[in-house]
Amino acid sequence: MTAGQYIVHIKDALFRSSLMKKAKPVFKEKIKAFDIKSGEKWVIWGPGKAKLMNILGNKYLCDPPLSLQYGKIKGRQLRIEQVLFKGVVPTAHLSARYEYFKDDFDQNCKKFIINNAIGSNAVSYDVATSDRVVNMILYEKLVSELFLEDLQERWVMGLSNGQMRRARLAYSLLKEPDLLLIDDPFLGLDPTAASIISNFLATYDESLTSVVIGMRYQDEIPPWCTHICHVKEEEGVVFQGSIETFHKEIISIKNEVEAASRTLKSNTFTIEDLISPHPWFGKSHHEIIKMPNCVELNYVDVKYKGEPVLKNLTWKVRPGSNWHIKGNNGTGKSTLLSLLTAEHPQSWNSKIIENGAPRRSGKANYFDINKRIGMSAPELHAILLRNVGSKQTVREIISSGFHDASSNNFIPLWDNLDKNKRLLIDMLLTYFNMSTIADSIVFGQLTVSQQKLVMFIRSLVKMPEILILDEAFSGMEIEPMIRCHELLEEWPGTILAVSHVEEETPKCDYTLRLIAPGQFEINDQNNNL
Ligand SMILES: Nc1ncnc2c1ncn2[C@@H]1O[C@H](COP(=O)(O)OP(=O)(O)OP(=O)(O)O)[C@@H](O)[C@H]1O
Repeated sequence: MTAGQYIVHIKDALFRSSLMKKAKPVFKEKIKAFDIKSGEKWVIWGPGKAKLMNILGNKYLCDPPLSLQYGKIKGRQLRIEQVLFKGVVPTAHLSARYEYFKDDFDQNCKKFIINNAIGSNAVSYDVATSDRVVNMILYEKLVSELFLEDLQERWVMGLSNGQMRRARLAYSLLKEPDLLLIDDPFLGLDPTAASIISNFLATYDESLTSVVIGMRYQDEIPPWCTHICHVKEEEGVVFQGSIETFHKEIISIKNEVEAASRTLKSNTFTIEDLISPHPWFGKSHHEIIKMPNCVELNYVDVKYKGEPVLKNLTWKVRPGSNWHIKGNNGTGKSTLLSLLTAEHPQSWNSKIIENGAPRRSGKANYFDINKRIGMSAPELHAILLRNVGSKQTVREIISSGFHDASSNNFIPLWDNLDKNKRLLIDMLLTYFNMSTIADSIVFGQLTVSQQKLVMFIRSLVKMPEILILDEAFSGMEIEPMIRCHELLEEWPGTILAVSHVEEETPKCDYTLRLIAPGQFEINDQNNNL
């Protein structure tokens, strides 16, 4: 490919998701002109980014028919690769990730990368049975630059979120695409892993691959991006061109959006209205202080095949306290939370003390443990998308949060909810501006930001004592995120929030930082411990 050759060319195009005459266009307005040339690095910026990424990935029909064209490379069709990060491998249930014995469907990380690189993602076949050739020199380069060398033999189901993202990127690049599309490339990555991927994309120039990334207003645009396209949800493309040209506009939009989201107030309900059903709402500090610790870990160890992940972990969680749990990808944050939700096989351990009583099999059970817990997590997101993403509406997904004993139960519940529970859901839908789409859109059709918001609402409807928010705000647009954070500031229950990015972290008084097995730090901003 030669530099400067166009690879995507859009002219006066309207896009639709179906051939039906009545099908609403993806954007109200036509895209007048939009070109990507080989070797360029674009950021698609704003709430319409996912739609434009899908347009570039040829997911919609264009009208008139030739208004979207792709360039040819050395006489062959252009290779487009859209990297979709769907969390960890979706499993049938949350605990499957942590199980020791793996079934026939699981595979190691190396096989996962190679098998996915050679063909259809829908059919999983072994590399040896296909005549497609894998560029093993590129494979070695990718695993080395994406720090996957030590993970090649690891069962893919056991990969942490950040590790999985790097593995997915590796198999997409192994397909040697001419156009690489990645929405939210740094979502769920710790700062080190994010800079590894950012540096990698900055210098990645295999056959002049054009890189297009999707970013939200609040994200920092990587300095290596050469071009920007600002896209709104309904209107579509607002401006596009070199970043230098639009430098001023970018700064002023960022400031405007930030200021507008901070002054936004709900016109109907107050946060108090929404959280008043919580059993600890209105309780005085004096009463709360007398309650036993929600959770206590007493020198807890977790090992995988002899390799420690958590070692001698001691931690006391007071009722109503709010914790930021941090640590690099793979340091054991999800493992720790899975101990609390009893999804982990090593959860039946008297070193875990709940409400003053040691947890032992026979005494404690999974359902009682989960009655106290509401959760939003990448693993749950992947399972939701796979199991009910194309079937259940926003309202149905939120309603299933009322299942008492597990976050992993998606059986429809709305029809069986009493008046008060229905009213609470209606109030939350109004508060978070989701009423108009509550019954008309299924979960899988929502943007990632909306899906995260639905999962957040779902996690709190049953008013749990402990709210687990694992990466709950990564991928969320700034306005809904600020609303969620405002609500959390008044939330009476205990909050355990995992996040890699400061802006995405709700206000927390305490921090638990996992560093390495046996190494961790506990900080208390207000010296309350
Ligand atoms: N079943 C398993 N078998 C082997 N190793 C596993 C298994 N499950 C998890 N691991 C490993 O344990 C470590 C901790 O994983 P965990 O998902 O808890 O990390 P994390 O801190 O949540 O990471 P991230 O920030 O990427 O989500 C990782 O190195 C992971 O690969």
